[in-house]
Amino acid sequence: MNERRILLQAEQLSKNYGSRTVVNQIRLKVHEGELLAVIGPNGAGKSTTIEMLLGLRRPDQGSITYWRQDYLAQIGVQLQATPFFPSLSCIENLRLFAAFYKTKLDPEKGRSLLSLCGLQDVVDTEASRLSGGQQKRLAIAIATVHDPQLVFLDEPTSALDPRSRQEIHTVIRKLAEAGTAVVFTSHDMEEVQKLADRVTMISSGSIIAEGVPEELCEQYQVSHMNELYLKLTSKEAAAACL
Ligand SMILES: Nc1ncnc2c1ncn2[C@@H]1O[C@H](COP(=O)(O)OP(=O)(O)OP(=O)(O)O)[C@@H](O)[C@H]1O
Repeated sequence: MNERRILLQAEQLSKNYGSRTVVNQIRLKVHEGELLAVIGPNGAGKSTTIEMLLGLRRPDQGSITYWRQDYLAQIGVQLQATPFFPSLSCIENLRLFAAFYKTKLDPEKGRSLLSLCGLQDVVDTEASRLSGGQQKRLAIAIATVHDPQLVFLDEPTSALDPRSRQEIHTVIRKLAEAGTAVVFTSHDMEEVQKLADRVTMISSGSIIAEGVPEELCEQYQVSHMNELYLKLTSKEAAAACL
């Protein structure tokens, strides 16, 4: 994995709100085609970090280097809020978002993208009529309509049933197989263990662990990411860092 091209490299990224440091000297790399999970407790600083990587928040310190100058045109984003127009159909939404990226959506390509996201049966259905899982998959289809090289998915499977979750895992894997790098956040360690090539674990704004899930479990002598998470985010572990 590490021989792959680096798409994004953040160094010593910090963000303060008033006197509070919510992101503290974070270093992070994303390689082409990799699945990177950013994990950590509520309020750890994951979203703030991702928002800085996307240019939505300005870091107080540190630098971010992207693989190309026009990187924004090559990045796709699914944030937690519903990103589409509820009264438009799936295909109409895709067409509209493609136009935002100044591209005309080829109807065949639109259908095949919806199919990749498991939405082949609801191509002409209004987005408002989709189930929660279908809406999340439409959000991913929209985030990838311009063939980005890097996609950020913020809790793509939260509040979904196991089958819908599974379907989103399939979509994410297919994206990575096609060479797209995917950075996702999740509180589901089962999912992280299954999907992620690498994880970055953040607690109280700092990185507390970073690496390949199996290697991290071995290093900390635990059998599963869930155990690792509980071990590294326990009160004792937090106190040891102070
Ligand atoms: N605009 C803001 N002003 C002040 N504090 C903020 C602001 N945005 C975020 N914070 C604080 O920064 C900290 C990190 O928030 P962030 O949303 O990055 O956490 P997170 O790891 O994404 O949490 P979650 O898993 O709950 O989504 C939190 O304590 C939050 O209250």
